[in-house]
Amino acid sequence: MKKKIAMLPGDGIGVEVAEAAAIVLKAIEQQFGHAFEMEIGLIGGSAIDDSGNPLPEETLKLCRESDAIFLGAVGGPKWDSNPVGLRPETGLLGLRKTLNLFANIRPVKTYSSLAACSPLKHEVLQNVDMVIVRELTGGLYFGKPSERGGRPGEEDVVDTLYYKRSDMQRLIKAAFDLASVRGGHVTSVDKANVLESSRMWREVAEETADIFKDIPLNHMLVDHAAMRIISSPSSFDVLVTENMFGDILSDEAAMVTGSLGMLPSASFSEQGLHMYEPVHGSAPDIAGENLANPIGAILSAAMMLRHSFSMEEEAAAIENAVEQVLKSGVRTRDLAGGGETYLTTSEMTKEIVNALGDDFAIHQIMEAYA
Ligand SMILES: NC(=O)c1ccc[n+]([C@@H]2O[C@H](COP(=O)([O-])OP(=O)(O)OC[C@H]3O[C@@H](n4cnc5c(N)ncnc54)[C@H](O)[C@@H]3O)[C@@H](O)[C@H]2O)c1
Ligand SMILES: CC(C)[C@H](C(=O)O)[C@@H](O)C(=O)O
Ligand SMILES: [Mg+2]
Repeated sequence: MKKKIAMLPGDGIGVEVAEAAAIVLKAIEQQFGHAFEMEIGLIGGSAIDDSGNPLPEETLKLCRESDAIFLGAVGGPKWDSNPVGLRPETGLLGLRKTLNLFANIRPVKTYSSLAACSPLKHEVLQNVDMVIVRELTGGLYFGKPSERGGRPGEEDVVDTLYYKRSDMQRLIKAAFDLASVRGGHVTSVDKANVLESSRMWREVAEETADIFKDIPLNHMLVDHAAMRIISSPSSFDVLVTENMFGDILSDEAAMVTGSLGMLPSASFSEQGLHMYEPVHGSAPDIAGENLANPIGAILSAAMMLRHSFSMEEEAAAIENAVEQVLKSGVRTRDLAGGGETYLTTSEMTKEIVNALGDDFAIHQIMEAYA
């Protein structure tokens, strides 16, 4: 059956890695006999330039009519001093909120072939297999008031960390559900020694653990967690946390794998329409140079196949292709450790497509995209 995908490339390297993901999806389509209808929508800076709106109604409509959403990344210096309503990030946050994409799943997997790319020691990288479950539609990102005030000479400013108990309950339950499937444990990360919101978070985590009696729960303060991700990343299984802590910890955890460009993510709603995006941003420092690592985006496409379309075999085929290519020793620049030999974004994508199989159709696709 045909699956419709809303493709939202966004800005900077978002465009380059979304194209890479689309090429891989085309290859899967041919290889497994599926029909993916990918329709492009504008979001972020590109949408601001087009219509003055970072999240046009048309894009929302496209998303709602689709079976899944794929997003590249948004943002860039061109729009950094815009007022809040005209910021690219406002488009992304609006999309997450409007579609109720509350559970952001960020798997952190190390590859033995990339051990030398990580800033951490080889021994520390053994058996790392953690998933960050980040709350995505609440907390400091959305609480009101969020504004400046005061008087001339003494301006003041407020951002609000607001959660309803039910927001915490559904997210923490999602983390326990995931830990059940993995046969693992949950680390709930908070700042309960200071923040009231974290004390409620801890209570909800305890109440949820009472329901999932077989899943061990431990609590960790966020500063301690930041340290522990570096000193013993393999001690984590499912790490669940609020929006901003999760944002920060996931970039940190990405570096355990060797590069921020490696990490995929899925954002789940209760309504069944989910979004997939790499964890990284639009990387203005390398945008337009064909230097971005497309693997986080390509693995996000694999997550889409698995979670939105129940295409386990197809998802695993992509993941195996990525593993095989990395094992062969080829690297994009971020993973090349300052070495001079590295592949461009499109060359890496081609390697991954080739590793999927040497089917004639796949070569045809690559030629079409060349
Ligand atoms: N989901 C998103 O759309 C998203 C996520 C993060 C940041 N952003 C936006 O991106 C812009 C830039 O933010 P930033 O520079 O702090 O973060 P960033 O993630 O864009 O880049 C951080 C560093 O990592 C490198 N990097 C990131 N992804 C890479 C990849 N795939 N391959 C190789 N190197 C990669 C970049 O070159 C840069 O040096 C900002 O406007 C920010 O708001 C968007
Ligand atoms: C661009 C920004 C709003 C976004 C976030 O903070 O959620 C990004 O950093 C991410 O991790 O997806
Ligand atoms: Mg982030």
